[in-house]
Amino acid sequence: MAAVAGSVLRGLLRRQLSAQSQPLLSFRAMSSAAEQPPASHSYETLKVSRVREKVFHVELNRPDKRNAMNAVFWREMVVCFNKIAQDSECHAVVVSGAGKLFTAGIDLMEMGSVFVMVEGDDTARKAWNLRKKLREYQESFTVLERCPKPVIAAVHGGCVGGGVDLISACDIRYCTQDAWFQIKEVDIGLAADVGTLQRLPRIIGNQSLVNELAFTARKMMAPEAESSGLVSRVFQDKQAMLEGAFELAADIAGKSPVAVQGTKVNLVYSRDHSVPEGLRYMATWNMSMLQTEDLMKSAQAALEKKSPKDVLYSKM
Ligand SMILES: CC/C=C\C=C\CC(=O)SCCNC(=O)CCNC(=O)[C@H](O)C(C)(C)COP(=O)(O)OP(=O)(O)OC[C@H]1O[C@@H](n2cnc3c(N)ncnc32)[C@H](O)[C@@H]1OP(=O)(O)O
Repeated sequence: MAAVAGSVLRGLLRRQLSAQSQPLLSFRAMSSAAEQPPASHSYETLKVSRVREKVFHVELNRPDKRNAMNAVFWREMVVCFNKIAQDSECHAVVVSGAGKLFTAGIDLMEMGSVFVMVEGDDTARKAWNLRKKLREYQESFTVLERCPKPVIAAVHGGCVGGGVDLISACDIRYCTQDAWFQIKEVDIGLAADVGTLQRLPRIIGNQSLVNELAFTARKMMAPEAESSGLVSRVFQDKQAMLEGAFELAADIAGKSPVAVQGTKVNLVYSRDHSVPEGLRYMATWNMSMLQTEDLMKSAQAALEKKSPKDVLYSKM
């Protein structure tokens, strides 16, 4: 069976290859060190750098305030990840926090002015405006999920309140052994409203544990985060974690972007739909995406016992 499939594929490849004026499979030149930071990304609360070929590193960058999420941050997240979604120079992203910990969550100094002093002539209009604001805040993390490039959260120290909302919208989570996670919202008098309650049960797959964490605001330490499935790897320290996250991102970024980004879009879609709906969406997706030249390039590399890392895929 495998031999027949191999010969069919070789025949197909021969036909494809002879139809091309250029060789289909061009091999990647080894890239050296990290390149310059991407010029279009200049922010007050985020720091964006290019750490490997086609890998961006986005750092929450208010270390003196423990990366508390102020109004500028919420806006900049949307701009940053919408740009990354469009940027063919980036195929995978690592998100981490600068300084002592990942993030202390929402900026408590600003919360009053943003959520209590809402404009509007009466209760209905105030409620309407508050709803609009909440939807905008939700968008700040939904952009992570909508960005077709895989996003890896790398958490060290504390990840409080809004931090859990943020990492729940990421595709992969790593942490250090000193990391802790806290759905802190009930302790400041609110129900978490920017994604934790919707996404976390689907990540952990244990509603009882999510409920316990959300009702009590107790800290979940790294070993429990790993055993419950919130994170997939725990590292000795931040440096080792970032190295691991960059390597993972580089591995992903080296594969066909048609395959990787299609995988992300369909995983997210399938999480929110039934199996028949997911399968229908997948078939519609791949009826165009299977026509990519990446498929033949990858198949040829596999037949020649080469790694996808050696194939030069067009950027996307
Ligand atoms: C639509 C709504 C959207 C999202 C809602 C999200 C809800 C939440 O995020 S709930 C969680 C809110 N956060 C907290 O309750 C955490 C408060 N902070 C702490 O408990 C501690 O700071 C710490 C995270 C445990 C870290 O402790 P430590 O390392 O000892 O640092 P500190 O000395 O406490 O702080 C240093 C510096 O940062 C300022 N800061 C810390 N957290 C916040 C914050 N959440 N908001 C604003 N500022 C914060 C702190 O005031 C210090 O500032 P100085 O100017 O140096 O005094």
